[in-house]
Amino acid sequence: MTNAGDDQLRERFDLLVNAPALFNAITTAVEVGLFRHLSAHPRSAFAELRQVTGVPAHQLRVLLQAVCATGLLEKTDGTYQNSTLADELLASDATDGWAHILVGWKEIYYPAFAQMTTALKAGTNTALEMFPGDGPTLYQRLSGDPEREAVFHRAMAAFTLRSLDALVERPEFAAVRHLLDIGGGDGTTSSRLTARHPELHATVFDIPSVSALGEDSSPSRPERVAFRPGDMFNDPFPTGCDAILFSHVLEIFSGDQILSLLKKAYDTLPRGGRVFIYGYNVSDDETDGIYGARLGLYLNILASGQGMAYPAREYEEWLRSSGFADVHTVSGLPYEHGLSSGAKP
Ligand SMILES: C[S@@+](CC[C@H](N)C(=O)[O-])C[C@H]1O[C@@H](n2cnc3c(N)ncnc32)[C@H](O)[C@@H]1O
Repeated sequence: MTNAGDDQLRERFDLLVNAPALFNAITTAVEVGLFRHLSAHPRSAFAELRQVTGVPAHQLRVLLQAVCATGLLEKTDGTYQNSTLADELLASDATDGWAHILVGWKEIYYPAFAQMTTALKAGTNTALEMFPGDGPTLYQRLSGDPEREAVFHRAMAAFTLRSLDALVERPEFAAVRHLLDIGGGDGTTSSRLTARHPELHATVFDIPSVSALGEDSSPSRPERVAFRPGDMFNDPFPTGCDAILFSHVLEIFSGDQILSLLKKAYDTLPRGGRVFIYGYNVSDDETDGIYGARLGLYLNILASGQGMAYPAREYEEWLRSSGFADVHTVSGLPYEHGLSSGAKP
């Protein structure tokens, strides 16, 4: 006899073991413009979709069946339409669209996951071999591959935009005048923060190829956002800030590296200055968090060979041992995010 919990787990198991195929079907549907077309032309017939997507009839039949099986497409009287969720998440090309996230995960993240057993057993990010160059992290390798680097940062910016409102609205930033955004990528986070807080200036510090991407990426970037290229481990942090943000950055590294970055932040800040750590946190008992799980695996297989969505209590311990006081975490933010912070006494 099975109980309701077993039935639910079985249903989840069936979905999980088919998920890689279904994930790719959804992404292909995005890439051939299916959701976008159905958003503008609901209840399209098969022949129309065939013309729009350019996919041969039999293969389109297979693709449509797969996407219908996910529930994201609905079929009525032989015509197709987006589910409400697909319309909301997958039909748009906007910079915060899931379309960019899925393509980035398909192109960069998930091909590496086939190496999971090898990489975890080897204790290093063996999947990095798929990228030319000799830098030890994905970020450094991508700097020699501008096309894939752009796909990667488009996907990261889109996901960041989805999880950013909770950060941007935090009252702590109202008192900050000059934020140093370490590993700030193409400046998406700093741009949103400065747009929300009119007296805030931000300096975005990232490796040179990413800084250049940020400089180029948006002509509408607020003037109060400046880019400073550099290496966060080997170069000094720019001075003059009263707060430092690590957004989706510390999780990439080991405990020792995190401690060294937090100590560097401490030394850079004036008294009373605050450090903010924003990103994914798995639960304190390390049993919960599917976004955190995906991140931890991706980091270890591909990006850096270490790191994880550390539990908030661990960030708090690192903050205290770097000298920060008034340490606390705002947890339960969307997408398993938390904001840990401390002040220099
Ligand atoms: C996961 S992304 C986070 C981007 C952004 N902060 C956000 O929240 O979307 C990590 C960033 O750290 C940068 N990074 C990695 N290693 C670095 C290093 N040694 N020095 C400077 N930036 C680095 C990467 O280029 C990338 O933009």
